[in-house]
Amino acid sequence: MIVLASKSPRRKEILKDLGYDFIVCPAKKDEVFDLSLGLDEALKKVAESKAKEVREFYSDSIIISADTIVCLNQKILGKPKSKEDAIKTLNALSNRRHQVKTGVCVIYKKQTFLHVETTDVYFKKLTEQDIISYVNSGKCMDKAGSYGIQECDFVDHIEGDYTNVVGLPKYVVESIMKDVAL
Ligand SMILES: Cc1cn([C@H]2C[C@H](O)[C@@H](COP(=O)(O)OP(=O)(O)OP(=O)(O)O)O2)c(=O)[nH]c1=O
Repeated sequence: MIVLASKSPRRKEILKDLGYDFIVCPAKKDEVFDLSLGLDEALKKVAESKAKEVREFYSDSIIISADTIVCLNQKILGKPKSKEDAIKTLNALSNRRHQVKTGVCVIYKKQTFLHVETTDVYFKKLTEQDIISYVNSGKCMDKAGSYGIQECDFVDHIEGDYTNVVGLPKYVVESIMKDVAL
């Protein structure tokens, strides 16, 4: 059995698109970033801790977990704490390039696979009006960097994988799953 250790509806959709049969069991613990490890290693640890938490309940299953962050000048912009926070973040991203990083973890019995995928995202120049109306829609609140590429018109172009920005890099998951020894 495959267990997706995530409450993200986007991750569920992406895994479905890949054709897997799975159940969903989100991890509940707070995400703690140990930045002394460097961004990518810290992200891997967060993804791994989600998978390990869920493995406690499904020890014979393949557990898939992920964590997505937005990085601007090496600084992590997580989910917004308030509307004001979201407005500040979107102003900071306007007319600039940033990175979206997703750490992926797959655990099956004694095997652990970890990968960080990075996509460069280039934002258009946003007006105050664009920002306010998006933030007022409330859609930003559960998303790293306060935006969802799939539902806003803020992105000029990206370099790298689109599904990585949405929360689960399709081809990374596919390639890890091929390496899992059943
Ligand atoms: C940048 C960006 C993020 N996101 C989402 C993906 C993730 O759901 C969320 C980042 O938060 P995460 O903490 O990675 O994931 P989550 O809290 O939604 O789910 P869980 O911890 O249970 O796995 O931001 C988008 O949907 N679109 C985007 O363009």
